[in-house]
Amino acid sequence: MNIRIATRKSPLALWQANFVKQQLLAAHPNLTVELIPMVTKGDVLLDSPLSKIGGKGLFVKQLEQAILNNEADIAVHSIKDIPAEFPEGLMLATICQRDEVRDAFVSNQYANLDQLPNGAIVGTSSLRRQCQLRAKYPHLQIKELRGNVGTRLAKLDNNEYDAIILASVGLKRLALEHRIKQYIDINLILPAVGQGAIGIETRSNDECLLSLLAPLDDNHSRQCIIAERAMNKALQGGCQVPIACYSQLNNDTLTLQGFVGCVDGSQIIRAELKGPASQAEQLGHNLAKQLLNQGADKILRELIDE
Ligand SMILES: NCc1[nH]cc(CCC(=O)O)c1CC(=O)O
Repeated sequence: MNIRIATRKSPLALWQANFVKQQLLAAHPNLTVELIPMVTKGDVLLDSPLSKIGGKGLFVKQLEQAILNNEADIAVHSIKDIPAEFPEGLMLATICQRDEVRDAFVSNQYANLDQLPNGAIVGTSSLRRQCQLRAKYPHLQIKELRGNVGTRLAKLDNNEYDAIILASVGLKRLALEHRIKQYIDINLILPAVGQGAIGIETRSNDECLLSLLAPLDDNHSRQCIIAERAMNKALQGGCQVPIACYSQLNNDTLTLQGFVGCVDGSQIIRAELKGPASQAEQLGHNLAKQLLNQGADKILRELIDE
């Protein structure tokens, strides 16, 4: 049997698709696996901030369409990029073992965020990073930064920024870990929902494919990510709101940390919750409720009114 993997063409996306290919071949030596690389809207519209052009869904829609058109069998995504809801007939079949979750501080002159002087220019287009940076380091200037990992590093090296913030895991996968000056503590910048984990999307009714994918699923990571995604869904947080969530699993107990803020950093709402992993989804909902009660409802309402 041959399995066709729909993937974006960026080096990180290709790394992730190849990783899934190797895992599939290791579990089932008789398979053949083929990559179907595609350019998505999110890769083409590089001038506008993601939050203004329709959000993360831009990276996944074309890959989903390829599965629905039977041009591919599965799609490999960064779970961070997958919207809360799936199109009819598709599902998130597999959550692979999660890797490093923290954001990375990258700079050619400075060793960490604390060392940046007044007015230093920090590159990131993520509202989540912007908000948390502004709240803790109001003396910094934030400047938009898009493009794939290599493009972002090139812009830093071209002196357009004093420092940039990226997901550590992307640098690690591309053998660029040596560029990381500081792994940013999650108490400083809470990571994005699903950050550091790879997901596989496929047809919900394809029993054969689902059983081939089963060995790639990591139950520990699954519990954590189900809780995080449930929080995100309950908040209906698209790309317009700074939202973050990170959960850790210890001996069947999930510890969830959630965050909602406004982009200028003037408001930050954080909440923490513990509970049994068997209730991951409910815990995510409860965390969302807690955040809403602590004032996130007002932040979300104001955005809708704009
Ligand atoms: N925002 C784009 C994006 N989507 C997934 C990753 C990296 C992989 C991951 O976080 O799981 C990145 C790059 C980044 O945030 O620096």
